[in-house]
Amino acid sequence: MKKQMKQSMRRHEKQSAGQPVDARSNGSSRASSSNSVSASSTMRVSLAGAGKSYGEHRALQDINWQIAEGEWWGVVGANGSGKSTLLQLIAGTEEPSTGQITIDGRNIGSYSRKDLSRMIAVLQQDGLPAISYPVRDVVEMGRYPYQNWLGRESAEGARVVDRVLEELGLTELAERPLDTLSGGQRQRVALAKVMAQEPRLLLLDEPTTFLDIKYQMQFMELLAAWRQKNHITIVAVLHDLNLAALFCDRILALREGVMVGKGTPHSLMTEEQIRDVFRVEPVMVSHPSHAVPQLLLRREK
Ligand SMILES: Nc1ncnc2c1ncn2[C@@H]1O[C@H](COP(=O)(O)OP(=O)(O)OP(=O)(O)O)[C@@H](O)[C@H]1O
Repeated sequence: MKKQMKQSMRRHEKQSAGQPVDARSNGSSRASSSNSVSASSTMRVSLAGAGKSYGEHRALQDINWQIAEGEWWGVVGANGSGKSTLLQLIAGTEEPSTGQITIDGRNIGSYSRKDLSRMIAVLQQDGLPAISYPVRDVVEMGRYPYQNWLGRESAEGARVVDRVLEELGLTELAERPLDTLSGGQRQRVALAKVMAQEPRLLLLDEPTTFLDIKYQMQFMELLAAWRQKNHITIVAVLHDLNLAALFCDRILALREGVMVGKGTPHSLMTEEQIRDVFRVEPVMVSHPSHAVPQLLLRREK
């Protein structure tokens, strides 16, 4: 791979996944601790009074939240309500200004960067830059947390990459440069990369924003299948409430940095709550096939 490209990719990775580059590449070979973060294990995350301020601005206040093993949470709220900040706190890339965040009972700050990158993967809306890296190389980057300081890993890594490429229907595209793929295909590669990371907790920040409705559904179905197979925990910031109701077990709603509700889509997606959180006039209907709440919007005039 060209060195410049590799650096650009790693820079993007650092920004989007929030993991320091050093932490990913300095790992010793996949040691015993990696067993504790294998694809089949799960985790429990707890926030107690967690808050975050930027200067005088309180972006998040007093969040109390338990994320149980294997749950799929959707985080919703208007622009600027603190959703991304909340994900960053859980990813360990931002420290809370108040309160505590624990993973499996241990303060998140007590985990090393390498441990966190083995447990937690982050995928953002533009998961990968359009550069001329082959798909396989990009997916292999998901294995950084398991590589030794020479950048090598056991044969297990190659097997994981092959499996993930196949599961996501990317085998045929494996040698194609990323910048020749459509946005939807590229987001699928981004998902493959985080799957290769074998996280126990996946954090998604508006992952379907740039996808058309077919790719949105495909992306969410792939996530659902992966989650079911590997019992991972998912926390996804979603602007599309209908997608959230279709796929998430539970939803947490934020308004101006304050948690204003959490519960099942049925309990949370009521006209009153939607009006309160988003300041729109909603009409709620029940999905005829899936019996979950779906949102229609009403024009003001
Ligand atoms: N690094 C930062 N420095 C200063 N203020 C910040 C920083 N990050 C976020 N904020 C502020 O905190 C608030 C919450 O931002 P955040 O990005 O978490 O909201 P969001 O709900 O994800 O928004 P959106 O839906 O628009 O992406 C905003 O007012 C934002 O300007």
